[in-house]
Amino acid sequence: MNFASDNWFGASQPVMETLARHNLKAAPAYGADAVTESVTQRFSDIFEREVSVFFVGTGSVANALALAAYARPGGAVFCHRESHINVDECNCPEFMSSGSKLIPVPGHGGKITPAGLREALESVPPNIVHHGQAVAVSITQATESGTIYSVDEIAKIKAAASARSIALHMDGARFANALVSLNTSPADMTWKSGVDVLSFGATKNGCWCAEAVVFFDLEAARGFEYHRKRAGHLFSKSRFIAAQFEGYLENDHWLKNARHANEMALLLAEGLRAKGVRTVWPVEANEVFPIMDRQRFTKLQAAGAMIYEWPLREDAIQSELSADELCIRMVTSFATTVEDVARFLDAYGE
Ligand SMILES: Cc1ncc(COP(=O)(O)O)c(C=O)c1O
Ligand SMILES: C[C@@H](O)[C@H](N)C(=O)O
Repeated sequence: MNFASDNWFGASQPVMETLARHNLKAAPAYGADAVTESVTQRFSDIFEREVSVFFVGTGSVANALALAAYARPGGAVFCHRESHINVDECNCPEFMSSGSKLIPVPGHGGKITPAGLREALESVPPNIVHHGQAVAVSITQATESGTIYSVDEIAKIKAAASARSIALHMDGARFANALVSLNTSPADMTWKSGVDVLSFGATKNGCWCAEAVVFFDLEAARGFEYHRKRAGHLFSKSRFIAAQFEGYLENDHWLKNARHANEMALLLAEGLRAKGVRTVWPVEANEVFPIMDRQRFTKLQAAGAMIYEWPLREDAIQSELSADELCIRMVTSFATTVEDVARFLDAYGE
C-alpha cells in the first residue's frame, strides 16, 4: 500500500532493459554518443518541430536551469504559491539564476490564473530599476495538487505573459500524466500553447534518473550547455540518461505508464468516495488528496499504508476542516496495482 510518492518506485522493465543493452559497449562520453543524438531527434519527432534538449539528473535542476536561461539582473519569476520551485527546491531556482526572485501567485488547486498573473506582475512594473524586471512565469503540469491546466488555460497564461514579454516555463515533472489526461498532443500542450521551455520529467513515471530541459525557444537555448556544465549536470556517461529515455519513449511506453498511474488514482478516488470520503481537489492525474480524521490516518499507517499528511495552505479549504481532520497526499504510479488499491480501501474500512 505504497502511496507515498511516485519517486519511491523503481524504473520500469523496458527502461532497465535498454539501460542494460547500452551498457554492453563503450561509447563517447559527455553526450557525444549516438544514443544521445538519436534520442534528441526523438524529442523533435515527439514535439513535431526542432527542439533543443539537454539531459539533467533531477527535476529541481531542470526547473532551476530552465529559469536560469532567462535570468537577468533583478529578475522576477512568477509561480504558484505552492509550486515545487517555490516550496520544495531549497532556493535552487534562485541560486542557479544568480538571484532571481520567485514571486508567488495565489490560485485554487495549484493553478495560477491569467488575472492572478497580471495582478502579480503589477508588483514588478516595467522600466523602474528599483523593482527589478519580470523575466518568466512557471506553471506545473500536472500541478502539485494533482490538477492540470487545459490547453486553453495555458494559452491564456501565455497571453498574459506575452503582454510583459516574459517567458513561459512548464515544470513537467509529471508531464505524461497530464498529457494522457488531456488526451492531447505534446505539441498542443506545450509550444503550440506558448510554452517556451519545458522540464520534461521521466523519473517519476518509470525511469531511474532521467530529466530533460526541452527548449522550444531555440534562441534561449544558445549557451545553455554552460549553465548545465557549471551546475555539474553534464554527465560523463550521459548515454545512460539517453538510454533511459530511449526505453521510456519507445512503443509509447511512457504514455502507457502514465495512463495506468492515472487509472489507479481514479480507482482509489472512486473507492474512497463510495465510503463518503471527499478529496480536496479533483483527481486529474496521479495524485489523490483525501480528507480523513486523524484516528483513521493513524490506523492506516499502522496497517502499513505509506501515506503522509499534506500541509494545506489554501485558507478557504483549511478553514473547512474540523479540528480532527487532515489532508492526506496519495500518489499512484506505473507500478501501483489494483490489489494495492483494494488492500488500502479494505484497510480503510467503512
Ligand atoms: C511537481 C514537481 N516538480 C519538480 C520536482 C523535482 O524533482 P526532483 O525531486 O527530481 O528534483 C518534483 C519532485 O517530485 C515535483 O513533484
Ligand atoms: C513532495 C515533493 O518534493 C516530491 N517532489 C514528491 O512529489 O514527492
